Amino acid sequence: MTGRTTGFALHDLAVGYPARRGRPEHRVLTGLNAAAAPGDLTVLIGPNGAGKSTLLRTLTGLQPPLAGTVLLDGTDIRALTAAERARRLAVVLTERDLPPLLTAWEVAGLGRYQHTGFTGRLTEADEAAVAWALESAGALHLADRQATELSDGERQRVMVARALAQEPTAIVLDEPTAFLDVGSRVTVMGLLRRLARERSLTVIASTHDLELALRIADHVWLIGSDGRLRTGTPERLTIDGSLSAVFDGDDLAFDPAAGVFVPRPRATGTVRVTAGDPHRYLLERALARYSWRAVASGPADLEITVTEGGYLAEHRGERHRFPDIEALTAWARDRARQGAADREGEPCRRGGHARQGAPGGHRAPGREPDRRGEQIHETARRGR
Ligand SMILES: Nc1ncnc2c1ncn2[C@@H]1O[C@H](COP(=O)(O)OP(=O)(O)OP(=O)(O)O)[C@@H](O)[C@H]1O
Repeated sequence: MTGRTTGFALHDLAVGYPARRGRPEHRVLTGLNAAAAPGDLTVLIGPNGAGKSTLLRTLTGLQPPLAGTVLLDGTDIRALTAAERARRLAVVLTERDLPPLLTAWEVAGLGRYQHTGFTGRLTEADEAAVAWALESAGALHLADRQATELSDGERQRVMVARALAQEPTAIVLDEPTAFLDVGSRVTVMGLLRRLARERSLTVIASTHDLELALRIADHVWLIGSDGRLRTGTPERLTIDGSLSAVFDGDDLAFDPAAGVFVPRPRATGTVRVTAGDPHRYLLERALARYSWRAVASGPADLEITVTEGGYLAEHRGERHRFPDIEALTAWARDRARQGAADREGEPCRRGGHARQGAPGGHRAPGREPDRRGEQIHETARRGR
């Protein structure tokens, strides 16, 4: 590894697509000023279509800037020859296709291409670099496997190994956690952060996994739909409201305290759960999906108690018993739908458009109310 310490620097950068075949120039992002330092995992986040891939392709020299400059370790990326760029910078894109008939070892070995000269033959030092890269990426045990037969998570590690084998000063990855299960996502992001720290690499990775990004990133580049690039630590972007400004929607809101997105409360009603954890937490979370807002104390529209035989719900003066959390959740969901329909004054009620065979006429269209709780409720009442 080299001892360069400046990483990426963007100066008044504009990225996008030049005019061609009668189509005008498309500037996706303009006026970008930002830095990504060695030793840091910088995570690029933003909604679909915000320009993440366009920006990453420009950083890596795969497409030219429309204006401004990208410096890598102090040098304009456009001033580097392809070979110099390949020695300094490794790129991992989202493509899932790998060359056929190559083992994981050989894929990682492709990272040595710019070191091996004309013959492409690996020297002992190259072989050692490949072994080191595979080991660092946690992929040495996959070395003899056909790359096309690897799982998504395994292949992602091999792609990281190929990038490492280049012995670059910077690695840029476009959605390295796409297609991965939650465990593998944490593993890959954790690996990138460790490599940034231990190897003093400049690592920039885009992701849609916001909650993981905020937990693991040292530095965030946040692109909003307004085309602005906001940068800072996850905590700073949380506290100054940038994350909420970019990601809050009609249905989800960013909860800065928990660092997660939660359904935006539209007040089906309040619910108080009397139970120990994890019952209480799980119930509150399930009910939050249907806009029941949990309260810790005081009166609530819905009171739930965990009993020996299941759950007891008290709502509008009635008691309902449920054998399990699914039945309870389905019932609470149905109540939420009915409440929403009532609030909106569903046409079938107000306008006399009740559907045939829809007694009551106030349920959400296309969905039958869940009767499991009510059957038990009736049984419970008969038995009382
Ligand atoms: N080759 C192209 N020519 C013209 N416009 C393009 C081209 N590729 C992408 N775009 C446009 O540039 C904008 C940014 O796209 P980009 O793929 O960079 O977004 P993104 O943030 O990576 O999105 P996603 O999260 O969905 O992957 C979009 O409006 C897209 O339609």
